[in-house]
Amino acid sequence: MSARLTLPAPAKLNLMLHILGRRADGYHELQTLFQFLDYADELSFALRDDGEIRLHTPIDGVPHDSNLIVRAARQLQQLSGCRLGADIWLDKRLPVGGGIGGGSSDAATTLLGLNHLWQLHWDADRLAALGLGLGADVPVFVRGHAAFAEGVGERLQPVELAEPWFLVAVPQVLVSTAEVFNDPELTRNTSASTVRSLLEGGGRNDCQPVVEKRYPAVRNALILLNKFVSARLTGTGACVFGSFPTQDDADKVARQLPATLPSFVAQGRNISMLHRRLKDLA
Ligand SMILES: C[C@](O)(CO)[C@H](O)COP(=O)(O)OP(=O)(O)OC[C@H]1O[C@@H](n2ccc(N)nc2=O)[C@H](O)[C@@H]1O
Ligand SMILES: Nc1ncnc2c1ncn2[C@@H]1O[C@H](COP(=O)(O)OP(=O)(O)OP(=O)(O)O)[C@@H](O)[C@H]1O
Repeated sequence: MSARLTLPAPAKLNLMLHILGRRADGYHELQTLFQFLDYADELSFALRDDGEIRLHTPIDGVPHDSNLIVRAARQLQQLSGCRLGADIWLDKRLPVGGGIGGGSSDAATTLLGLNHLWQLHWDADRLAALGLGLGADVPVFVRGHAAFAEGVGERLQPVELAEPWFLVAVPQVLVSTAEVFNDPELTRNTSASTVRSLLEGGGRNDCQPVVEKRYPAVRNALILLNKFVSARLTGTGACVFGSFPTQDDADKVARQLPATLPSFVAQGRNISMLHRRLKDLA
């Protein structure tokens, strides 16, 4: 075993997101389809034998001890009783607060990376349960397969989806997930659908009307992208996306977007980059 490990933390898209209701604890019952993108943060881990957890690459506005990477590492260390620590470096590429799951994916990569480096041999069920306590989106990244999710996002059913190319536009605004879910105008009464009807292309994002109203930058991005392709919000935003049969088709549209609206092109994948890399390591 090497004492150093570099792994990707890929983005996700919510291809649709329905809000069915609100639980007593304030969390929302939802239905969503998750697919991964071949576009990722990169994390490097090195063993420490003094038990310290140190993240050497701060994110602006996120204190060291609140970073989901540090929180994930400390929880895994405590719950496993492991005496080892880690030095961690993050190359941040996913927009923070973008609705593409950057923080959750970093947390999941940390759990899987340190499970490997510390040789804990925790199974995916145990890691996903720990991850759920860090964020509703962490379990799908731990499991690494495109999924239909219910509950607060933790009841996952693997699905096989087409793997088109996506153009993801990144409005330059940070959308707070908690604020969107607390918005009085958010509709919370969509009827439950069958996974089959959603896989056939049914569905929408129930957060989109509220986010469009509160964040003009997101509304403008949707208007721009809709000139070329049917565009939709992912998660609670800010990112919006459209799908294309080939990379070339997506690139052509990307080149026509104004410089004020950054974007990237990536393929949708049913097995996450992280899990493809871990399989190579095994
Ligand atoms: C919108 C999605 O990205 C869709 O994939 C997720 O449901 C959000 O996942 P996340 O960012 O991991 O969310 P968390 O960190 O667990 O929660 C952030 C905040 O969003 C709200 N929240 C989140 C998930 C959910 N099912 N209901 C909620 O009401 C809660 O107010 C919570 O305080
Ligand atoms: N490693 C991390 N990367 C990004 N954000 C982090 C991280 N650790 C903590 N955070 C905090 O989490 C918040 C949400 O970040 P994130 O980039 O995951 O949002 P998001 O893409 O909207 O996520 P989701 O789609 O899961 O709602 C940030 O505003 C930041 O304060």
